[in-house]
Amino acid sequence: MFSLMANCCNWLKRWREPVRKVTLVMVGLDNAGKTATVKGIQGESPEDVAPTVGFSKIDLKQGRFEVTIFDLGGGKRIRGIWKNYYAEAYGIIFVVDSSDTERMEETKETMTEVLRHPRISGKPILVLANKQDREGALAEADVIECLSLEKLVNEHKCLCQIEPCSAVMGYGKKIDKSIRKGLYWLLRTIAKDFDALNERVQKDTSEQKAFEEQEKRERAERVRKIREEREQRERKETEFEGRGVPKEVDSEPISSNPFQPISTVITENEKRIEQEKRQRMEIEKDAIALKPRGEQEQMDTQSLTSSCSQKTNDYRLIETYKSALAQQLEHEEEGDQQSSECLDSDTSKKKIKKLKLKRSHRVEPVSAEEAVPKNPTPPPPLPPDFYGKPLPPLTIRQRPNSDTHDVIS
Ligand SMILES: Nc1nc2c(ncn2[C@@H]2O[C@H](COP(=O)(O)OP(=O)(O)OP(=O)(O)O)[C@@H](O)[C@H]2O)c(=O)[nH]1
Ligand SMILES: [Mg+2]
Repeated sequence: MFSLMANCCNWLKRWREPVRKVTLVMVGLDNAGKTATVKGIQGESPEDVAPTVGFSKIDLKQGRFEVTIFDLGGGKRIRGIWKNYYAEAYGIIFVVDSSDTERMEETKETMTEVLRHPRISGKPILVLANKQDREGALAEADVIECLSLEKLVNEHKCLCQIEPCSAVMGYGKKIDKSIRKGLYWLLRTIAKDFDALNERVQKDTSEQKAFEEQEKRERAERVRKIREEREQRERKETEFEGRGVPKEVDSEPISSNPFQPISTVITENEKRIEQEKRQRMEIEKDAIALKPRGEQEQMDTQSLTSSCSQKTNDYRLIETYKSALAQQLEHEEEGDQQSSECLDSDTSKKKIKKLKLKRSHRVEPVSAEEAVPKNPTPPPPLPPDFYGKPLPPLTIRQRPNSDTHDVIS
């Protein structure tokens, strides 16, 4: 009768209990079995779980508790994010792979790090000594010893329960009883001290939020500064380019198309050479006109007394060239008197031309001033309209840029 009444009282007590929202944080090394455990609690198969990158959030109802579990990735690089969830935690679930004896030291270090964090110390912790189904898995007592659990939890004033279990043994209603038992213990412990815990969680959470807001603002400020600097730099570059481009245009006009057909380029070159030649001729003409009268007269007399009929400008140049060539040949072919004797005759002109072409020697053009004094015979007289005569057509030239060719033709 007494027990019946006690049960009724307990039921009424629980019924009157308010619905409590509780957040739990699940941590432990990678591959410990956290996700498998949480899936089993949710009623899902714990098979085929993948390593957690970041975290996963699970909401479930347990009696009068609305439970949120943060399943955090246990990889070494992800462990850094754990502390961001500590403020919200009412309790901790630490999962250990009992079969992985080689990583017990790492597990101990990690657990120590967690429990000594100011936002964790003093909160209840459930240790799940998982993978008990595996051969060689450490028993509960061995895990306690390996992790120096008693010392650790006493040091950080954490209420602790350890449950040897296996996450893959079953799920949902058939979940390993140790897991269910452990979860009940944790929720009950939280409920017992709920007000104090809740106050702490609220305070830590608002501080954490303020800290995150501050970080967000600082990050936004950093991004704004970087963007501003970049925009400023780009503006300067644009201004610089804006000033630079017209200068370039002024100094060197951009041709419409740099890839012209070769025939167009040759024609343009020929035109340019012709124009240059004409300019040169005009300059020489001017120079003659400016010469002293006596000299001018001498030239005129020479041209008048000449028995030769009309000769071109090139004739004089040919003569100059011939004498230079003859001198060179004299050096090269000693004793060859014939060539020097024939210089004045018309036949010799052809010979020299042939010789020159045969030997294909390149002779640099010699200026008239240099060549004339060396020549024992006076230069042939110039016709009166010498400078007015048009140049031979450039189109017949095979090598418009060759000095030698220009002179001969
Ligand atoms: N034999 C056995 N295997 C388990 C048990 N629990 C989990 N596993 C297996 O262990 C591997 C890792 O399980 P997870 O649940 O992904 O481990 P985790 O702790 O979430 O790993 P991270 O997400 O990387 O932090 C998976 O292949 C699971 O099937 C168990 O109790 N026994
Ligand atoms: Mg996981």
